Amino acid sequence: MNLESSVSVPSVQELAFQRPEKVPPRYVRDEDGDDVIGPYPSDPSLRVPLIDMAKLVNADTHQLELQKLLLACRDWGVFQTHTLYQELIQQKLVNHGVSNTSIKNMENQVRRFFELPLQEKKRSAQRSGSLEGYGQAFVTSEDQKLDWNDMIFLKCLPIQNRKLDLWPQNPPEFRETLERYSEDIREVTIAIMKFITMSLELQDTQISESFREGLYDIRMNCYPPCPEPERVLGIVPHADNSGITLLLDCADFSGLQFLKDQKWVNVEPIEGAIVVNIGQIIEVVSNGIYKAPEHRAVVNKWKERFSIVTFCYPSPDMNIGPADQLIGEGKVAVYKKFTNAEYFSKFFNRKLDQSFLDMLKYDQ
Ligand SMILES: O=C(O)CCC(=O)C(=O)O
Ligand SMILES: [Fe+2]
Repeated sequence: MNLESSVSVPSVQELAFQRPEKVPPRYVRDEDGDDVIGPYPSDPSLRVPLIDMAKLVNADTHQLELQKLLLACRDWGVFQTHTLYQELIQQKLVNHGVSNTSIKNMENQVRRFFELPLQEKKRSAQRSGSLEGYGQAFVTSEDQKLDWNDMIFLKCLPIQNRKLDLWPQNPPEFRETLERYSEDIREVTIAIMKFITMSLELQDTQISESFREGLYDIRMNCYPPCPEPERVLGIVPHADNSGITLLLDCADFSGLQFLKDQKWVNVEPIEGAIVVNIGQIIEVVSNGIYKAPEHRAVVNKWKERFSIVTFCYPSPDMNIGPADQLIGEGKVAVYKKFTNAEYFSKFFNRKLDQSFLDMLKYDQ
């Protein structure tokens, strides 16, 4: 069995509805009662960088903000950004973008989907041999520890990748909202990728343009309240295998954390802002200058949290290896070049305890 399908698991929402006093053993990460959540940074000034798209598109402020973007991608691998809409349209960088309405609509639809009775949600349940649909990802055995999370994962773009039989018909506006949202996110991704490649001083736009024909897979997460939040994880630490990932945090408290200098740093949700993190493909393309950061989700004792996560991939025609301009003339290639198909085959056939990126490196 490879990682393209998952063992079916119980719904965490249903479990939480029963208001248990304790977490069932399958979700407990610490065997001896230790807190699995720490360590948090002692330095409260450690904050995920904020990048202002308006400054990136304004000629007077462009250089300084691009420098900030470079440091964010190099030292953190993640940043938050808002003002994704008006400025980009004015600068004709996008035809449309993610407006606050598009964000609000999507959040509402996801909330309403997870509020449905289990039987109704199960109409979109994962089928065997596929990760798409309502269920859980990367569970390969009955004794594997489980995340405190329910999710629905749908491939959204290109349109021919959609498995509409798994797209919820309830709530009734879910489908058209997701269609619109994925197209909006694609526009924004191309714009963000332009700035990311610019910050690497890559002159041509081939990489950012390859996201026009790219793949956009959306994972909607629900983290129910948990009686013993310090003993479980919403999502285990991982790096994304995407090009970049755009995450919408639908909560007014933090749950997402990034690893920075061996400490977990909370992302404080900002209304209308998106969290952008570097995925492993851009780590490889940048020859390791930019890092795909480790991140995880923790859960709350009283409150449910949702997130809407878009994994953005370049066109399947694009080979995955360090950009030509970043190697040669004394600059050593850290990563090998693979075809797109080879890259994904390695990803889905990796062992869960193996570092995926190490498999792509030249032997040191
Ligand atoms: O929901 C979150 O905050 C994190 C989700 C995530 O990292 C993922 O789905 O890959
Ligand atoms: Fe992730």
